[in-house]
Amino acid sequence: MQATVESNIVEVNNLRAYYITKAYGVARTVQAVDGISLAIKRGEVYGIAGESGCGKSTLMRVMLAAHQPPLTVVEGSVTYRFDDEEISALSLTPEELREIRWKQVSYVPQGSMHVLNPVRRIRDTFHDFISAHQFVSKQEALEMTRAYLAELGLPEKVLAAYPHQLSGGMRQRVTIALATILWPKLTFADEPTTALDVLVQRGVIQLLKEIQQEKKNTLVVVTHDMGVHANLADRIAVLYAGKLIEEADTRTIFKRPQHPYTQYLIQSLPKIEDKTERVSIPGRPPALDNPPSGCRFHPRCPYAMPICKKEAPPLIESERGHRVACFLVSEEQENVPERYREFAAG
Ligand SMILES: Nc1ncnc2c1ncn2[C@@H]1O[C@H](COP(=O)(O)OP(=O)(O)OP(=O)(O)O)[C@@H](O)[C@H]1O
Repeated sequence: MQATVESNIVEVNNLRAYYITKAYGVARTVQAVDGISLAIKRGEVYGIAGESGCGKSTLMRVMLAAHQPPLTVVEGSVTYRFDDEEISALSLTPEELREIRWKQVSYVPQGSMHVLNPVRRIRDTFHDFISAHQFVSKQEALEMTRAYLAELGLPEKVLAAYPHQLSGGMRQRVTIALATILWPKLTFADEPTTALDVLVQRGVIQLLKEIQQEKKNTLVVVTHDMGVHANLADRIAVLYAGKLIEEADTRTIFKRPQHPYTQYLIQSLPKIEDKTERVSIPGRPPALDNPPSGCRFHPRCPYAMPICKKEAPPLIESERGHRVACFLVSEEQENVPERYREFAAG
């Protein structure tokens, strides 16, 4: 799948993670991540895309080994490769997890208020955080924080503020600083710009980009916003209903998407100075306690063929570095609707 295993920092192999619940005697299984395999390369920005409810956050949670019941890993593995060390993330004890969390693997959660203590000043939050992982004096933690905020171009005055005194954008920047101050090799960011206005979003994207370029860490960005992926990601994985349906470098995803779902995601992006109406995707992702048969996208696909209702398409490498799960690509082309062939030809 990838050039060399050594170039990967995290590998996900045939991962199935389901929400298994029982309420009033009725068992329910939500197949939120269903047979996903992928490999993220050292030093890249890897985007995970798809509409709300497609399994992005669930996948991220398991990749972080931060899943808890009712979310259950029923199959598969997540492997971190740090330097020469190979770590099976899903077999770590809570102590081992605490050892690598933030120092090696960190995350920027959805909504910065979750990590910033509302009754602590920012400098105290940084101190608590740093001293939980390193033996440092209060003064050393403060100096470290000051230097890092300056490096990131954040004003020193935020140190004395409480979280509610900062704007949403500044809070998000502070959260990103907190998640990266210990130089983790791998950082996950869940919808890092959602709920921020467009100008502020741009600043946050810029900050994530600068940190990644400076520290050469690996950044995994989870968002439904294809505009953010276009600006930030080196490669993109598109999820639909718990499955990985397309993966390629960002340019290829935008120039030559092969899956009709990816095409829809791109068409629904607003374009500067383009006044034509945006195409929104008809329908919505299915409930994952009873997903559609065959290809889970077939009820919404304008090109669906009889086989799509019966069989799940395999994920194939359609060209070097481009993976897609769609019978329109893997079937004999004479069986494929003319309209799709026209679309695929651009
Ligand atoms: N605690 C839970 N119990 C049962 N089902 C859940 C739970 N959390 C999420 N799900 C379901 O799992 C599926 C995947 O959800 P997930 O949050 O991973 O998607 P997502 O793509 O990250 O969307 P969003 O951006 O809205 O979080 C959805 O069908 C969702 O309804």
